[in-house]
Amino acid sequence: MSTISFPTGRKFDFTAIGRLCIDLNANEINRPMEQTMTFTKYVGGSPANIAIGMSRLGNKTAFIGKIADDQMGRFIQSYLENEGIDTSNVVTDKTGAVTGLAFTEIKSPSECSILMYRDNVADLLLHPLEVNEALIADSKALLISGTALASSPSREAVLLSLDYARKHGTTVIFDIDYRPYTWVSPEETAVYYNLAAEKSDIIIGTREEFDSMERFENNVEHSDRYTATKWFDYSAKIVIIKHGKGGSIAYTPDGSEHRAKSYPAKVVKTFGAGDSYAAGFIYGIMSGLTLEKSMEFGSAAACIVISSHSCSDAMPTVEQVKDYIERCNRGEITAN
Ligand SMILES: Nc1ncnc2c1ncn2[C@@H]1O[C@H](COP(=O)(O)OP(=O)(O)OP(=O)(O)O)[C@@H](O)[C@H]1O
Ligand SMILES: O=C(O)C[C@@H](O)[C@H](O)C(=O)CO
Repeated sequence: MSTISFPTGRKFDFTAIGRLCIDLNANEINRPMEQTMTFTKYVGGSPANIAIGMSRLGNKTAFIGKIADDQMGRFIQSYLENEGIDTSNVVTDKTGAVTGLAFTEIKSPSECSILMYRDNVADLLLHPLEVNEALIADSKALLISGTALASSPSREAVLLSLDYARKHGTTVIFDIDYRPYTWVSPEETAVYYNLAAEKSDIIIGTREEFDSMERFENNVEHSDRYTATKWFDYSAKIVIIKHGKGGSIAYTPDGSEHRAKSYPAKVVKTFGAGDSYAAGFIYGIMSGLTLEKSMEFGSAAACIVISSHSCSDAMPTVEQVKDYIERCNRGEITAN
């Protein structure tokens, strides 16, 4: 049995709030950015990727965000709509702000980095008055993405969306999504991450991301159990700590821990792993799978994305994830 329940009788299974951006992924892989000449354009931004993943997995999905009033903004909006995602709460900026760009460098399957262009981006201008309370009230789950807390007014918009979610019994999922360059200082990051985590039912992050929340704690050994236990005194029912290829661990308030190994993958690039893992995991628990099975599902979804060129466009369907797990179980897939 899963340890969490979701409200029923809602129009949307899943709504995400946060950034909608563009990924420009290097076509010439296994070389540094200095020698990379061409890129392929995809919709990007961690919460956008997760929403696309959830929609591909058959969930009725909506998005709350702000796009630039330009060709890139319109590309994002029409991509989401073609994916069946409700964009009624995707607002168009009128101040001349731009679309955030992420240029990816794929030096080798394990050496990937992202060069972000995020000055005056539209996504961080989402205003609290633009958040539709009725949409959150009509969603089973709300995913908030940590980067949207990095500056005002997006920060207040996300904090207000958390209040709406709690008021209407919408399950809150917090993906820490730590991108240091978006923040003024590590102390500011820790303060706002803690504020959001206090109000979240499910918290997902890597060990390093939880470390960024623990600036004022004394977790010298970087203990996952120490990290998780704190949140059970607030609202958390599941805390997941991801360890890349080393798999992931879910902690629950009854003191138990649930471990998932990663599956083998022919890795093209590692970014997108966390977003596809989140979509697969959330699909699993919302469909009534056990925690272990949900984590396995997330791990396999992650392998499909890291074996592909894009993040958003490679998000798998349920059949593709099940097929991947079966092929792994038959020993047909090996790591590179
Ligand atoms: N090299 C890999 N091989 C197989 N599975 C992987 C690999 N890297 C990540 N995964 C899977 O993806 C999950 C999430 O990965 P990770 O812990 O790297 O998250 P993340 O840092 O948020 O990802 P991202 O790189 O997208 O920011 C892992 O728990 C694991 O199941
Ligand atoms: O999250 C971003 O802004 C960039 C992503 O779309 C990128 O592809 C990535 O890092 C996925 O985690």
